Amino acid sequence: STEVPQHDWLADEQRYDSGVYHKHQVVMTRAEGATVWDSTGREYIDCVAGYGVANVGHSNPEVVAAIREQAGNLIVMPQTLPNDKRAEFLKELVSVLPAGVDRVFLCNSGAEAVEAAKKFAITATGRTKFVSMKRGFSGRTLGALALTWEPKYREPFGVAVDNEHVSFVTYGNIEELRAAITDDVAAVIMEPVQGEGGVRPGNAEFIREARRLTREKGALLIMDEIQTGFCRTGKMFAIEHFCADACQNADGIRCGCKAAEECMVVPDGMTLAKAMAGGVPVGAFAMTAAVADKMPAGGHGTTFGGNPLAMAAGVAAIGFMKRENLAAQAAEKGAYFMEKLRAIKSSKIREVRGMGLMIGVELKEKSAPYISALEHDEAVLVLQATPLVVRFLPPLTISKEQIDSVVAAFERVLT
Ligand SMILES: CC(=O)N[C@@H](CCCNCc1c(COP(=O)(O)O)cnc(C)c1O)C(=O)O
Repeated sequence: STEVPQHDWLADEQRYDSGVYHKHQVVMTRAEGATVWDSTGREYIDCVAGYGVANVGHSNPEVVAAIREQAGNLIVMPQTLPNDKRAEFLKELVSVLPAGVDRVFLCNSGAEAVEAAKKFAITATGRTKFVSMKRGFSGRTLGALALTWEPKYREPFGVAVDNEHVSFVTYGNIEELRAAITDDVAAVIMEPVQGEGGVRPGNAEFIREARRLTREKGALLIMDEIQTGFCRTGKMFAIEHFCADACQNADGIRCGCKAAEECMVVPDGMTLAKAMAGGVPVGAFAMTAAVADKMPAGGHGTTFGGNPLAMAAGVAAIGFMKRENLAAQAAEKGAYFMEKLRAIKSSKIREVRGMGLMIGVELKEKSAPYISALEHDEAVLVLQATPLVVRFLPPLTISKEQIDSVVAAFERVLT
């Protein structure tokens, strides 16, 4: 192809885009594994991964092959017409979900999964109030936005964001949680590790108490694993870190050693998206039969949900995660990554925290300049997560050498 000067693509995207995004002055054209190339051929190590989407690596060959084959067969099929790939995906997904969480509403993004979760919780309980977490993030659509803490995301939309039916509690504060779960609460929703809120791992006591209190009050517990799910934190799902130790076995929560109603953390529903289909847009609200069966027939829907293309990609992605034991890789590489980050001698670092390859470094000053320096001077892509935190969400297939390069680059920009 003729080398179109980079500025044309950039100019066009900036000219015609809605304007909501701060556009970096680059044009990304190719990626593979944990490497991204821009239109000038510059090579970056990627710790953005599409905001935690490319867990199996950019353009994972198995996912690409599945997409190629399915695209030539069948891309479009609505969910009123059953499809072989959709059936295969549902079975594969349920095979890695906690026992009993085995009914799935398929959609196309995280926010859509949260919207579905709210509607299923309302019909399951006959209640309309929700409890969410301070610093929590549930998405940008109006229903999900009401559960999202950050005021600057909600304020521009005023009363269209239904704050009346949502109370926010301090993440980890059991007293506040207990007080918030009143008899009109349909569900408590939380992330096992808060992502956008600054990479803040939850704790077993809080999550188990949330499970106990919601059961006691007839409310649902909904775990938002949109960012933490699919091996990101070192387990297939982050809630597996918080199982009662006695329950732990090789595959964590799936042991099913206790009946679901006794298990100390198994939620009534889980919102899923991001990495689930290897990068192809997909979302899901996975729930128990007790929740699913209370939704009136035809009570929700989506045109693209469960489309054969995303389903084929998802079957390949989950198969890759299981076969490559990607969760164990994330656990091992994450421990290595955090150890190397903690070894950096810099007075600018307040704390290194995270779980698996979901890592945040809280600085004593704004992180934006360092994030920018990493991109421009070091060709390393990282994210922010609240003004002081540098967030690393690499593909879980990142190599140790690439981790070493990222840490060395981070050390250089901090000095
Ligand atoms: C640049 C950009 O678009 N950023 C997104 C990043 C969102 C990343 N998180 C998505 C998310 C969502 C929403 O998921 P989605 O609609 O963006 O697919 C729900 N729950 C949790 C725990 C999540 O982490 C945003 O600012 O809305």
